[in-house]
Amino acid sequence: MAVSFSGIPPTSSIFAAYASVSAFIMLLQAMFHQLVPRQLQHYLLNKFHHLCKRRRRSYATIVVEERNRISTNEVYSAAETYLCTKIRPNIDRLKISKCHRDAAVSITFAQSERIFDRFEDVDLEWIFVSEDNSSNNNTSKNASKVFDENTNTVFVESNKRYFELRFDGKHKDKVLDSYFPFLLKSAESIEDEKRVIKLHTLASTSAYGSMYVWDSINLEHPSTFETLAMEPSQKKAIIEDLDRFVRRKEFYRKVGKAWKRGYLLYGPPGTGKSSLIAAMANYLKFDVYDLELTNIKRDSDLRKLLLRTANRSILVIEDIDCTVALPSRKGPTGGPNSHGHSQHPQNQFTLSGLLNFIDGLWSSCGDERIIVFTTNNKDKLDPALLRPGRMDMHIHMSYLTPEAFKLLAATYLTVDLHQDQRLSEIEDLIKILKITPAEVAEELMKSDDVDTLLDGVLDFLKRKYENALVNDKEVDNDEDGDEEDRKVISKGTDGGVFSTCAKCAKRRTRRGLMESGRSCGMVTM
Ligand SMILES: Nc1ncnc2c1ncn2[C@@H]1O[C@H](COP(=O)(O)OP(=O)(O)OP(=O)(O)O)[C@@H](O)[C@H]1O
Repeated sequence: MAVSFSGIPPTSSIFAAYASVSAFIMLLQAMFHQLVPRQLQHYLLNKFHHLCKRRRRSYATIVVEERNRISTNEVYSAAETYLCTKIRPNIDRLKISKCHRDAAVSITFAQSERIFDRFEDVDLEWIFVSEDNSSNNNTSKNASKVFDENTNTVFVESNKRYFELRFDGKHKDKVLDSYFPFLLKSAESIEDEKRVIKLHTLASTSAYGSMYVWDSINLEHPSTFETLAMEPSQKKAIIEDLDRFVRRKEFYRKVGKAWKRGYLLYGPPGTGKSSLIAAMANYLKFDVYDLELTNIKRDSDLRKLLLRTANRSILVIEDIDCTVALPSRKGPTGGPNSHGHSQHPQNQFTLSGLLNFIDGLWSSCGDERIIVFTTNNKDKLDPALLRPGRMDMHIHMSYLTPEAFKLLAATYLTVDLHQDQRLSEIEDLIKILKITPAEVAEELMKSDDVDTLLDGVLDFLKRKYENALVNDKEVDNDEDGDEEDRKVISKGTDGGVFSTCAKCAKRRTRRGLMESGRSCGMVTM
């Protein structure tokens, strides 16, 4: 059968027609982008998109607005955080910003960007929309009120931002029941990773009738459990306790207790109490609230301040024994107290006010809270503060031990000291001297040369030892230890120097038996 091609135009004409149509489309496209406002572009494209897709299948759309009435919508913040990890290089426009207190820049989306995600077998398309209502006549109607948690004020924002999430409607249940919980959890761990720990301290402000508010800075304390010199078994016990605490959310709920834990750190100055708090904060990535009790005048002030602390935080009250003389629960109720504050309970700061916050009804206003008290004199504290449930773990920060010295030396010197002869000499002296990690850390900072440093530490310890001898001073006097654990440096009747336990020293002195060879087996010099 013969086929006639006579009706078909020549190839050159087809190409010419194709070129003109393409040019026309490009012109239309350019005009569309230049002349049509961006918002209208977005609207028309969306409509077009909807029309095309609706033909094929039914799509579901979920809108996630930035604001939920006047407060921030946590799902929006989580979506913003999560979707930043889904940004592909082909994305056209991004916004980058950094506040002066932020450690790193943050990247967010510019208008109408699309981000694609896949969860299990579901394809998801996110669109970021930002509507500027400032040019509208009915601005006040469209504008949203925003509550600024930092300044406790409400302001009007004309920009409305939201995400639209589109997906095949048949997956609606899976998206709501599984994808959103997954997104919230992912965002939480992303935030945790890049989280900058804050240190909140009290600052007075005249804006609220000269009261105290929390002011914050980044906590850049480098102390960690690795750098902390303390007995390895004690360190392990603290880390295990913290781990148990954070994973026991359900347990606390089941047994009907507020999800909080109290730690009392006690010991002489320079033994690492503050360093341990910083190590705990760095380990858990919890903010620290440093509460100076001398600034608190009334129980109600304390209540207001503590209600403004966040979950997953450590509330620290340092030197609890000397910051304030708390009127006791049974104390007098009339006349001014030692601070000149009124003695009317509602107008003063009392021990019961503080206890109420530690384990009373107010203590349950928050989750995952840690309270830390530090003191140099545990004996001076009211026993009511120390009972379990208030201070659950008492941590004794003691003088340097040989094991702790090894850790300190490993951090500061970063060389293996096992072979060094000076090490055993240093350890022997540390065993019998009352020496703080802070003192030795100071010595370890004095040079860049390891040999010079070790000689320096040894000299320093020998000087301390000589001093102790001259003053016939007890050494390694553990405030809590019984006499058998305490060592005394003494000069024997034969002129030798030895150390013995305090109990033996007393007994021997009474019996005039101070011979260096007959110490009770402790280090003999
Ligand atoms: N256990 C330790 N491990 C490592 N470094 C320590 C330790 N203890 C003290 N230091 C060093 O000494 C310095 C002071 O220690 P820190 O402030 O933690 O002691 P503190 O017990 O809180 O003292 P104070 O009771 O006077 O507040 C720290 O910056 C650190 O360099």
